[in-house]
Amino acid sequence: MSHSWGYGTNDGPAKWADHFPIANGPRQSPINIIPSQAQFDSSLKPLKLQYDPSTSKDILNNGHSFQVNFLDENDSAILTGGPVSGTYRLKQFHFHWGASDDKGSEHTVDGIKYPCELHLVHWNTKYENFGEAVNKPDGLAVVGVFLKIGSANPRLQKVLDTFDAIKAKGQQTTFLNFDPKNLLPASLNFWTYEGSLTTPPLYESVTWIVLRDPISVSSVQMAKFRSLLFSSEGEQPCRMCNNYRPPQPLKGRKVRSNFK
Ligand SMILES: COc1ccc([C@H]2OC(=S)NC2=O)c(OC)c1
Ligand SMILES: [Zn+2]
Repeated sequence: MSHSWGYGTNDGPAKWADHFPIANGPRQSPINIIPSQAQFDSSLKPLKLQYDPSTSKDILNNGHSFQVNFLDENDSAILTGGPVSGTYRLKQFHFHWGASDDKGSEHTVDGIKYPCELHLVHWNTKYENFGEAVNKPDGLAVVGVFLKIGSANPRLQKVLDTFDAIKAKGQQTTFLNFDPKNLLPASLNFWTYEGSLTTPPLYESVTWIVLRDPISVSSVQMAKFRSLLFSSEGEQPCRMCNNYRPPQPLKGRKVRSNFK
């Protein structure tokens, strides 16, 4: 039986090691990125993200965040290049955010927290499927995108407009023809390092590709994120926010960049 975990005082990140000892492992995520200590690596290839919008399927409140799921039976939505070799297929994207605009991202930059962080999750097609890849050291590639308070983001609004249908844990609704490229900044400059899932089971299976430049989100839009619930329908309502893990020890890992 999988152990229940959350983001509260009694079941949050400080307690995860009780049932998931890898929480204290050598390649845990997220981390604090210190740009001045990142190493420019000219051998990194340009990051290539090729997404067919017709692969978007549905949107689900999974009780920890919400995720947009993609059809992944073929190479219609893929990540290649950057720090990875081979082809990684897009499985889903989701977000992490705070109770207020001064916190919410999982990765930080020079100690700075953004209000929200997007994760685009891809699995290595050398494995049969996501479930086979999720616990392999080269199994996943996650693109992290920071969201910064500014003008309202009309492309993000398409996602937020579904929230009334997925307010509670377990609720799901169709979400077709969405192009995740619309959630990327103009530049694909990135930092990369070897890390992990940021929630239990915390598998050390992620090649992280954290984009340097943020996309915009308004404070009103951030308030909409916080209208979702961790709780199921009929339970005591619990607002979904602060669903982020704080930075973890680097433990000697190198962070590389594809830009100077
Ligand atoms: C079983 O599938 C999972 C489980 C946990 C995560 C967490 O790890 C990161 S990264 N964000 C998360 O919420 C996941 O994301 C790829 C996928
Ligand atoms: Zn995540």
